Amino acid sequence: MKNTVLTFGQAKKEHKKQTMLTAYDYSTAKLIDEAGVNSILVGDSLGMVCLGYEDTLSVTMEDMIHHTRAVTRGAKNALVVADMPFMSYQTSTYDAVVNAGRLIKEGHAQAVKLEGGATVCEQIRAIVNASIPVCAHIGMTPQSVNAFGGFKVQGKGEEAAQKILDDARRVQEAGAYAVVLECVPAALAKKITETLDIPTIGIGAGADCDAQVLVYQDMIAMFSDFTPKFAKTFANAGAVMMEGFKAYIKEVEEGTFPAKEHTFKMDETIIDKLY
Ligand SMILES: Nc1nc(=O)c2c([nH]1)NC[C@@H]1CN(c3ccc(C(=O)N[C@@H](CCC(=O)O)C(=O)O)cc3)CN21
Ligand SMILES: CC(C)C(=O)C(=O)O
Ligand SMILES: [Mg+2]
Repeated sequence: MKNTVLTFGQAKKEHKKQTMLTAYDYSTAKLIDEAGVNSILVGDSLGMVCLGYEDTLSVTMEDMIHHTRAVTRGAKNALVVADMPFMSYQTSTYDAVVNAGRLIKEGHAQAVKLEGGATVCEQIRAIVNASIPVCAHIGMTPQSVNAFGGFKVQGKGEEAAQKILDDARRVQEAGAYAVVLECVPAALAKKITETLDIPTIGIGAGADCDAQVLVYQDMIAMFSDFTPKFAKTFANAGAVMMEGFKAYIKEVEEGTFPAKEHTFKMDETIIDKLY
């Protein structure tokens, strides 16, 4: 059965933890979906883990649509959410609605996610009014990396914590169906989770959030540029891939691959007739 923003919200009332992972392509989305993950995020983190940029700021609407189309083909059951890239919604509510619409019409996502609290409530309201579900994202919002001076934990002091709690209330009031809490102290995430009616999705925000999300390469050790403190290795896919790639090189070099069973046959007397 296809998960929806309604089933995702209902889970909070039933105290059932929900899972979300990122995916950026068809094969990975299919694996994650078959594993039973409730929701897939086509994150703008694809700029870093798929495209090799140092931050998420260069990601375009075309990048997001391209990857979202691939993921939605592979996700039978999971609720697919697409990130709105930097400058696709900050500029105006008009841009926000048009670009959210493209992620649904062209990418076939079921919902969109955008970063910010009070400052983007007008955009959230306008997109929701167009019948597109919106996931908010507050705390350490990577598109603000230059304003934050790095990917740093947010909301440790009283004033900063109060601002994030206020942002959480505001995005709920604006109509968001859920909110991602990224890199905030666990105690603050707990307070927000208890305060809100909509589910919180934590990444580096402790165990009391209603749901958890991770970048999939981080949780199967496939990404080595940096390791966020909140990432845990659940499987060593990076090592397994490396082993496979090296075995391939070795067998090709020593001539044991391809073997007979990987090879196509023909009537070889035909070869003798060739000139
Ligand atoms: N692979 C990957 N995983 C992510 O979780 C992720 C991305 N890419 N790209 C987009 C954003 C950027 N994020 C990041 C990036 C770096 C850190 C990091 O290095 N944090 C350090 C320092 C924290 C601090 O100084 O407060 C850490 O130890 O966690 C955390 C989150 C989260 N998102
Ligand atoms: C880390 C998650 C929440 C995200 O926004 C992304 O992958 O882009
Ligand atoms: Mg993102």
